[in-house]
Amino acid sequence: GLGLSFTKDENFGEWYSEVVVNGEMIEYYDISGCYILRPWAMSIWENMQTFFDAEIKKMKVKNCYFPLFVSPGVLQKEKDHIEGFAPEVAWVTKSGESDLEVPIAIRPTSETVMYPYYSKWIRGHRDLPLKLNQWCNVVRWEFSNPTPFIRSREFLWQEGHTAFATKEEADTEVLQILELYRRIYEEFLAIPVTKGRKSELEKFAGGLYTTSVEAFIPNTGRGIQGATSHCLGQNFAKMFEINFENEKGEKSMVWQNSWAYSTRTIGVMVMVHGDNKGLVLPPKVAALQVIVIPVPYKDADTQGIFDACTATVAILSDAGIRAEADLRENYSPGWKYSNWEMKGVPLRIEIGPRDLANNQVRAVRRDNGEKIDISRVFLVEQVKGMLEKIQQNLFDVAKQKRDACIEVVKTWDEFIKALGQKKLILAPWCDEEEVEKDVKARTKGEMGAAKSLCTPFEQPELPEGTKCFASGKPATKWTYWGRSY
Ligand SMILES: O=C(C[C@H]1NCCC[C@H]1O)Cn1cnc2c(c1=O)CCCC2
Ligand SMILES: [Mg+2]
Repeated sequence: GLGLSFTKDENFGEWYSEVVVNGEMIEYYDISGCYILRPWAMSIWENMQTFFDAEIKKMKVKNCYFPLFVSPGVLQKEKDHIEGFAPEVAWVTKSGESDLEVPIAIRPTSETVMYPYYSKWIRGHRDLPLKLNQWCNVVRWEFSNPTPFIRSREFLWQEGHTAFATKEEADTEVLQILELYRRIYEEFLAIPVTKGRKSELEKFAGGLYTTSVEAFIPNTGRGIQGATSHCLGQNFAKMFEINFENEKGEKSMVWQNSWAYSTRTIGVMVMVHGDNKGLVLPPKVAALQVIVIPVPYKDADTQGIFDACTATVAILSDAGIRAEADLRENYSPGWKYSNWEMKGVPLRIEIGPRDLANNQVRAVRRDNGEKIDISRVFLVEQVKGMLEKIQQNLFDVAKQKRDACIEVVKTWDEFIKALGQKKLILAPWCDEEEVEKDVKARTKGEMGAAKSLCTPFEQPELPEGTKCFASGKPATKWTYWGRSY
């Protein structure tokens, strides 16, 4: 039948796979870890892209496109950046029947592709700031459990790569981009995130520091990195000799940032908002915000009902609302309700004989099932208002659920207990890398080890003398910990 065979609370993994397929977002592909993004998912990617692309263009970032292929020489250039990842790099070794002289890597990220040319293009301070972005795919031959959107061997993202004359400019941009990522999650996907800084162990090894927006999946009790904005310092400038002559004629190295969000965002949205009837799409990103369904009754003015549906779609579309009518003859209204609930359309409008007679429509919210009769006289305003309420309610409910998972702990025992309860743990930490490694070692298991997720910019009061939960040494900061994706 139409329904799901797994429930979100009983079998999250199976529920998730079924929802993304039945919601027509994903089709599984015959190469493991690769997925087909169907229009229902692609439209969400495009809606986010429309916002983000316009915002970075306001920041004078320009789009470009660099080759997919990386010559082996440059890839090995950055030792500590690559060494940890080498197994994930996919290589082209043949063309047709013949072997390539030299194997060519497929980009897992584009620092090493782009920066030799940054070195060539940046000569004087007038060449700065250089701000480029590309919307592209990247390949990382991951081995741990592949999950649509969340962990795949190829994914779509944007990667921004900027170069400045001063550290101050770079530091400023890192946070401007991070705010855009917060908006992507909180204003478009209706998902609460925490802005913070990654630990030295968890940061991008090639960079100076990493900031991120962290989300949380209550059902699995796992944190998930939503997007990252790194300051690379002068590390890559040194490696790739990206220098410029400053105003005083001195030779200096540029300060760089790199930042990305990917199609992983869509998976987080499904996990947070989806329910046992299927997808639940936030109106801001939904391809279809309103589905209008005729409810004919025996021979009661069927044509009038169909005409009212078509007129309703026209009125809503003219007002900029993404609406369609499902006039298919061969499906019952009930079947259509289930179908569009599975696809997560935020608002359903039903028009039956009574609605026609009373010059009204019946609106049904996907987020909470609320049914409201709306007079056609105020149709646009009322529908717009309901869509805004749905968007806000999805965020409020997700935030309430996420906040309910937060556990503040002071001791190791409390930490282990909270971990077992699938909590998002906030703990005082001495900020020593060895201690973080120790936490990972002591929590290793088939559920995966706990790790630091981020040190939130918003720091609660840390009373003098507070001890680190793991080492007992003086704590210097509050940090979020948990299992993660
Ligand atoms: O990709 C980044 C850093 C940076 N890349 C550009 C966009 C922002 C940010 O993600 C880190 N990283 C992750 N994963 C891999 C690599 C890697 O550099 C290189 C080798 C393969 C796997
Ligand atoms: Mg990785």
